[in-house]
Amino acid sequence: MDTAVKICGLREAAHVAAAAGAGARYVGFVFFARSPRNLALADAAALALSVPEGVAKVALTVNATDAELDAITGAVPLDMLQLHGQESPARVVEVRARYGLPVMKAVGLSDAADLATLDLYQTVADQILVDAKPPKGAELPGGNGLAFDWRLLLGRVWRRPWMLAGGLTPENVALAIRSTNARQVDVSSGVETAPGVKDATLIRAFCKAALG
Ligand SMILES: O=C(O)c1ccccc1NCC(=O)[C@H](O)[C@H](O)COP(=O)(O)O
Repeated sequence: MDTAVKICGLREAAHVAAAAGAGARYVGFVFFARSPRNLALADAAALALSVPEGVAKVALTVNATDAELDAITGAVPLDMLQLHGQESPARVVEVRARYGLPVMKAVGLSDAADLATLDLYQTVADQILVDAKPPKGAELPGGNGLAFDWRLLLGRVWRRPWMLAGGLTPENVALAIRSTNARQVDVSSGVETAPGVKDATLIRAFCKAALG
């Protein structure tokens, strides 16, 4: 099966090169001040130039205002917006229309009740990022290296392309793909040696394990 890999939270051209060279199809840039992976606009614009053709550049934002999204999309050439906060379905529709970019909405799962939220966003977003719900009081709404119970996804019928995220690592990604039939996987913490510090060897190991 053809799997697509997204490496999220990249901050250095060497890691973009490692991801692209290992077959990743998406790279994610984080625009969230509290994150150790946060990028300044100028740095993101420079980093985007290093991304080879055919690898999608995704901007991750959290409850961003129009002014913030205007600044990001005006400075950085992008292929997709990832909304990782509490953006409503109406906001997803608005962002898609305003920027003309595909929108991937992150939905956090911790139990079966969260599946209704996922179904709702499948009606408005271009893609769904199925992630672990952050623990109460977490500093970050994502990128916490936590997995959810993959069995929640058994028997799901997807209306949109979706991506599995949350606590994936080079060690568990092959099992995660087999367990969920995910065609796309996303990782951040699992290819880091410390929060925000990516590692080229781990990036390559993740891609190898996901792509077979
Ligand atoms: O990475 C961050 O710092 C971050 C900040 C705010 C919202 C989301 C964030 N990250 C999301 C991701 O990187 C991934 O899409 C996803 O949550 C998986 O992360 P991980 O469990 O660390 O692999």
